[in-house]
Amino acid sequence: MGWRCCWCIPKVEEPQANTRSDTKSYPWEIYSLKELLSATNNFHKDNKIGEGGFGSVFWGRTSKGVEIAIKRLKAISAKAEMEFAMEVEVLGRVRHNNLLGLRGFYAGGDERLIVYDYMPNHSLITHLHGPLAADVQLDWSRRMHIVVGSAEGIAYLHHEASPHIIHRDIKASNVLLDSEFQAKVADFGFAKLIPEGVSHLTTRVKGTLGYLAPEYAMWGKVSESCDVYSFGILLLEIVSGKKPLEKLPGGVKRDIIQWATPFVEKGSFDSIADPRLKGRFDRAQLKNAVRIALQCTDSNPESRPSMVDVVEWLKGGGVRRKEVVFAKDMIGEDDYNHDDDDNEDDSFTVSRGLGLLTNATPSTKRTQIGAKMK
Ligand SMILES: Nc1ncnc2c1ncn2[C@@H]1O[C@H](COP(=O)(O)OP(=O)(O)OP(=O)(O)O)[C@@H](O)[C@H]1O
Repeated sequence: MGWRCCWCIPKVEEPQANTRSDTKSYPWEIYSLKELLSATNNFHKDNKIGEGGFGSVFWGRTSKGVEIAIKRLKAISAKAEMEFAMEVEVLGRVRHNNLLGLRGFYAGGDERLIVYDYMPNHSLITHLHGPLAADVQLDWSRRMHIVVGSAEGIAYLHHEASPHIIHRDIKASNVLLDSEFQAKVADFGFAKLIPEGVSHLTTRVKGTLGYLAPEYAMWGKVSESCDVYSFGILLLEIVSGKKPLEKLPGGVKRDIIQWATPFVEKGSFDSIADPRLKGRFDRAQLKNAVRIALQCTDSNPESRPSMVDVVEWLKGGGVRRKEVVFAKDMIGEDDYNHDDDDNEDDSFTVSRGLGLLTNATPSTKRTQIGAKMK
């Protein structure tokens, strides 16, 4: 299956046979424009549910009564066409309970439309920092469920999809929540397919500030461990309710790792928990989650765990001990190398520093900064 635009001929392959991670099959189809116009009341403004870099997202109901979400490309450009093609290409290849289901697409004239399962509980960012934050619908167990689900979705992309897929834009607005608050990783417009045997690629930097791994932000070196880094930031964001980057009085930017590090050094993990939880969280799980987040955001990509490790640690409640060194010139503190060997593994250290460079940037807006960095 495919369509032709002025400069690219993306191929959308038939969905592959279900793998062991699949829970059900989501066959996709090519929709007619008529059906999608009718489903959305001609893309009526009342049907609009969101807006992103790609365009607007509309709620609709098909003639069979199924609720759908439709992403409508705002303007045709080479870049937008590439995102559209990538999204359809990647989502057409994968099926997993924690990845947003592709229902199909329409491409004709100036219209590019992608049809997804509708996610009634919106995106994670809406609950953490957006209009639903005050409702505190995300209690601790929902948060942990979302964390594990997102990790499983990413692990599937890295280890089970063929070829392997690097998402490159893991962040709170790209985790959607179904009616059961189950996480669905979405937005594959920036994804990269990794050929067998290739450990990393060098590429233009795409993604979102605050979530970018340092080696990727600085040198465009992309591998699965870039998603692991972004997941680490997301994990800390979920447990703490803090944004990945915050502006301090005076305009200085502080990233979430810089914020959490002093609490970890003091063993004061409770101070990291989202105050909106009002103390209702599992302390051991919190500690474990913070440790995993720190390992995921190690400045050395080689030292980061795989997403399979992360899933295992999240589920099993244990993270391996590791060595940590804080770069004093980056965080203005003496090197930290506290290792008291007391089995109560408060005493780990993390090699860090470059990550702070990545985040010393103005906003968490989605960006392409490759050109600027040359
Ligand atoms: N399948 C869906 N079901 C329900 N709401 C959705 C769905 N897909 C997207 N949305 C809503 O539309 C919003 C915009 O989504 P979109 O993926 O276009 O942009 P984004 O991820 O928020 O930002 P960016 O494109 O800059 O990364 C989302 O935040 C979400 O609230």
